[in-house]
Amino acid sequence: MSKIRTISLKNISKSFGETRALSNCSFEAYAGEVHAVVGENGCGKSTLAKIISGVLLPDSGEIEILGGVNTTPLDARRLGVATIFQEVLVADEANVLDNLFVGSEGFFSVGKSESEKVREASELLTRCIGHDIDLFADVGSLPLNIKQWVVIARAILRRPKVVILDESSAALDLDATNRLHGEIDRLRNEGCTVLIVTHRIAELVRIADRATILRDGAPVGVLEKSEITEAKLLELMTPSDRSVMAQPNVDIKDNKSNLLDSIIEGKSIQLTEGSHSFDFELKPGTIVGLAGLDGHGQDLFARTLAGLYRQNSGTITFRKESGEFIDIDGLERASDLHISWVSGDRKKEGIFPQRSIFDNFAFGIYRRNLGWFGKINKRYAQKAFAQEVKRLKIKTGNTANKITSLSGGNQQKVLISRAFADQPKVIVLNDPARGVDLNTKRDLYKELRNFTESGGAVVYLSSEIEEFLGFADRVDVFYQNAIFRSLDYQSVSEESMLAAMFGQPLGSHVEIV
Ligand SMILES: Nc1ncnc2c1ncn2[C@@H]1O[C@H](COP(=O)(O)OP(=O)(O)OP(=O)(O)O)[C@@H](O)[C@H]1O
Repeated sequence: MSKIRTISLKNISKSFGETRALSNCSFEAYAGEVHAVVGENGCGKSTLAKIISGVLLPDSGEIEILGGVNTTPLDARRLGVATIFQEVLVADEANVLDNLFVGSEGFFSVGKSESEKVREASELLTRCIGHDIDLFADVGSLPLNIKQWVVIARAILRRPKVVILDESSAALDLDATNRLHGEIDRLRNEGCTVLIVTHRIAELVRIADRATILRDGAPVGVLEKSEITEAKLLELMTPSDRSVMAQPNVDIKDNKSNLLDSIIEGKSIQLTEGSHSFDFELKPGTIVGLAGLDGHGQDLFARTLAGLYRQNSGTITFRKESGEFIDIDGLERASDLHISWVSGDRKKEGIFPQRSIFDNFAFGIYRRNLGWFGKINKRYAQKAFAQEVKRLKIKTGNTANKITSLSGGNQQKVLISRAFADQPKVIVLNDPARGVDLNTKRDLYKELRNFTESGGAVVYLSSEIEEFLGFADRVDVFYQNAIFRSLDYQSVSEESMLAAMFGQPLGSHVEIV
């Protein structure tokens, strides 16, 4: 590997008020390497990425990027840095082509004719998305996953020397993640430095050449490819006063829930017009996983269970303790039945960005636990919040601060804690571990298992199939807007899930390259 140094940070510190995000942090990366930046939620990864991108200025320390110094995002871009943040930043009213080349005049596309741009853009997007799209369509009319590819393609088209991917694969399904890895390989082979910030450890082990592990704003280790293992990463990420969980998952062999009546029953559900119909059952004490490639209905179905979407036909009912069956016909009904919803798309439907950390947590409690004369029982909510902060190890600072002052993963933890505090009988989670660190993920699995052991039921959608292994009692795999196959815990494996995701018969082998 070439040893041309592209990024050199020396003793960088950065604070936000009383929060020290980076503390004497030094970091180096080289041309032609995929370098992962890893660590627990709130350890300073995004702050580091923002400093390299010129979005934030450090309080102290020295920076050299590609032989120059960047003090603004424009400087960084001129030097050859392209950053893909987790937020999908596109101009909805402009077309795909304009979005791809926006702000590029005078940089990489100088003198390019429209037809050259069209050719380059359509070649790249077809490779990324897996099929071609209309470059003259308004971006606003496109689904979120395509918008995300537009953002990724925009960065690649700039022919960058340093690319930063900050949790860019967090929302991608398996197929799309593999296409992204293909692009990362190409960039590396062209001599680019690719910095990836990710909590998807399996992905990182696969593609990273080196990894820097941060803890409390400073590096605690740099691993070479041969040293990058999940165990080693966990050991370095975890503060010494907290033990690393030996067992990632929980023993599910002894689940006796099969003997119980269902808490949710679905009959002849047709999610969308023309799709196949299917039945569904959820028993107390169980965790049911929902899997599928993007756009195959698992997301719609999770939303249906939470009262956020209405199926085209068929019935989905909740069985009350009295034995009465109630139709889940909307969000309010679902909430009255104590069905809690955790969205993975926290920006769009999870957080109230203008409200405090505490208000974001207490929203459900306020609604359900009014005290005397309808007054909000704040003391109850405060006590509940203190418990949740401890349980999920949420790094909050002052809870009166806006929720947006928290790191991404900690915002997600507040949403999860909100669902737990809402006295749920069923929790429906839509990719809840997106952007959440490995230790927290494991704690979450444990908490969900405890919840089911005390009689609750869980529906857990994930785009990362590794999450289901040893965790779900059953995985319902969606294909073309219907459950294609239900796999019980004994038959859940990467192969069986993959085969079903591609609509293949049981036992067939699907190779992802
Ligand atoms: N604009 C801000 N205002 C106040 N505090 C901030 C701001 N940005 C970051 N912080 C704080 O700085 C610390 C580091 O945040 P950062 O986003 O860099 O963490 P991270 O490692 O990327 O976390 P995650 O894995 O959750 O995305 C956190 O405690 C966070 O709350």
